[in-house]
Amino acid sequence: ITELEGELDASGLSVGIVLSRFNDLITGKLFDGALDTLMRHGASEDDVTVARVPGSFEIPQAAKRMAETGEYDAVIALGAVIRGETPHFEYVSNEATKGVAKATLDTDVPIAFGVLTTDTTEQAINRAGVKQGNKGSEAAESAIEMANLLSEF
Ligand SMILES: O=c1[nH]c(NC[C@H](O)[C@H](O)[C@H](O)CO)c([N+](=O)[O-])c(=O)[nH]1
Repeated sequence: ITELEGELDASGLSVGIVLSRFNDLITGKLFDGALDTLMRHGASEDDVTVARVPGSFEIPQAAKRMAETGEYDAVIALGAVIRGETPHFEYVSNEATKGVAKATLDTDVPIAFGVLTTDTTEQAINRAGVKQGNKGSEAAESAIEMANLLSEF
């Protein structure tokens, strides 16, 4: 059996990060987690580019543009959509989710989904820190693995 699996080695990878500003107390921590994970796996800060967007609704367009440049081995989408404060929670979270998935397939560049969709701020905080893990860190690991897997096909 031939087994293909992406290594968790980020050395030499060029990575784009799309960082949503809405709920930036949360998304800032997602960013810290993602960057820490990229560095721990050997990425160089010189090979990381961050594009800031107003909110999660804008993530897909920026992520697609980044991926389309052909300059990145992977893109990481970071955002926080919290139902408690979002009258149109479904629309923002659904569009961000569908948009990132479509951009990944359209561009054939891995775009890791690090957009928190939670009912409460507390849940978001717990997923952006150390308690229940950091969604930004998890997204970074996925980005590294997928970038390396795709280069094996
Ligand atoms: O990223 C978020 N954007 C949110 N709205 C802004 C949206 O992403 C767009 O930036 C805005 O609609 C302008 O296009 C949120 N809420 O509405 O609460 C939210 O919780 N999270």
